[in-house]
Amino acid sequence: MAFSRLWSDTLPRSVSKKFVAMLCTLFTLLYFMHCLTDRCSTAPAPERASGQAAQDWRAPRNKMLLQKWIATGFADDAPLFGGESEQRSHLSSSNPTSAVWSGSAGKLSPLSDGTKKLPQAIIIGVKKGGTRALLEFLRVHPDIRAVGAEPHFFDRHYDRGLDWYRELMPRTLEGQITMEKTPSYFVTREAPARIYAMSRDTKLIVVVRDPVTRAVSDYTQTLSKKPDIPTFESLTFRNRSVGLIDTSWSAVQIGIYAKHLDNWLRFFPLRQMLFVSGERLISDPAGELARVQDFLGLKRIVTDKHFYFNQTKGFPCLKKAEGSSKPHCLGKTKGRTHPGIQPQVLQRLRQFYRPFNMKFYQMTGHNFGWEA
Ligand SMILES: Nc1ncnc2c1ncn2[C@@H]1O[C@H](COP(=O)(O)OS(=O)(=O)O)[C@@H](OP(=O)(O)O)[C@H]1O
Repeated sequence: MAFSRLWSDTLPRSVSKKFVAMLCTLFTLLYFMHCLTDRCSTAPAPERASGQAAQDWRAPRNKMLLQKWIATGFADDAPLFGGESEQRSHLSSSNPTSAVWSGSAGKLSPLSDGTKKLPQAIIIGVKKGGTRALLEFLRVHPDIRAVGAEPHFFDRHYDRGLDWYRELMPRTLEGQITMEKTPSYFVTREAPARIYAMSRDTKLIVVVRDPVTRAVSDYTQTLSKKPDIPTFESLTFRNRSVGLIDTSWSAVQIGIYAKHLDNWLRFFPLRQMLFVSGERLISDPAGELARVQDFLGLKRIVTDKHFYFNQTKGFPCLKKAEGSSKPHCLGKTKGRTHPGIQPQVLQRLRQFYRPFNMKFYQMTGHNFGWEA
């Protein structure tokens, strides 16, 4: 009180008013700077469901993990939180440079630049189609920024809300496309409506592969984790003596592409979907990448100059991965040796898929040649 009396006595009223106004401006400015450094606690909290799981991503350790995971571009098919996971491997492009710099059209800028946006394009499937290879190849493009691991937002974590999902995305500059890949979306009933609700303009990419080899690949992956599972042959049939296929087995079910596509076409026009051949992604990666870049409205920057065929791996690899100067192949969980399957079982499966494949070719206007 004494101080305020002294203050009003010693300073004219107009001067003290100006001083208070300046002080307020200074505090406002300081507060804004504080918010810009991402420490503002009054920013709107992400919409999400209650429960421990929904809170996990905000835990300091998980937040750090999240940032590392996004910045270093860990190419890992393991989901970030919980769920079935695949071993970490693939392209381990953990080059420190990419953690610090993000380039657009050759321009370098700090990673803190730009904003996190919801993806404008998503690789929605199919499991074991070659989705990791496609994403890693696309990441070489300076105008594509992608999440390393599979977010599984539209199937497993939808209740965490769009803010949670956006937070997983890398920062992008004007003109850059944000992408993610989660192959299970293609067979998730709710996914089309949910993606449509996020943005009806989302571009959808589906990497498809001969459903028979896809099923064997899927089985091989499960076998690698659970060596005690029954044989492929026994899982394929509901009744082997009459050749009745067990369509409830997910390895078989996923390959009925026409059925799943039907679900997507209720929400998205065909022109908003691109079907990439998993086989051509191996035999001619640059050719398939040209189609994808065109579809995304990007300059064809990833070309045959970026690939070489690695004889040991038996697959195309990148001469230089994103943010690295070294050659990179996908890890050992990609391109596994498949177990030998009885030819008559494969034959029966081929026969089973034939009408569905025909329908799929008709729907997409593209013959993938799986019957040859
Ligand atoms: N360049 C390159 N290197 C290694 N592997 C390649 C490549 N291109 C496509 N493929 C094929 O990708 C198959 C795995 O597919 P996905 O990445 O979609 O699998 S997953 O659903 O994410 O688990 C994987 O299946 P398997 O051969 O059965 O392991 C590969 O055949």
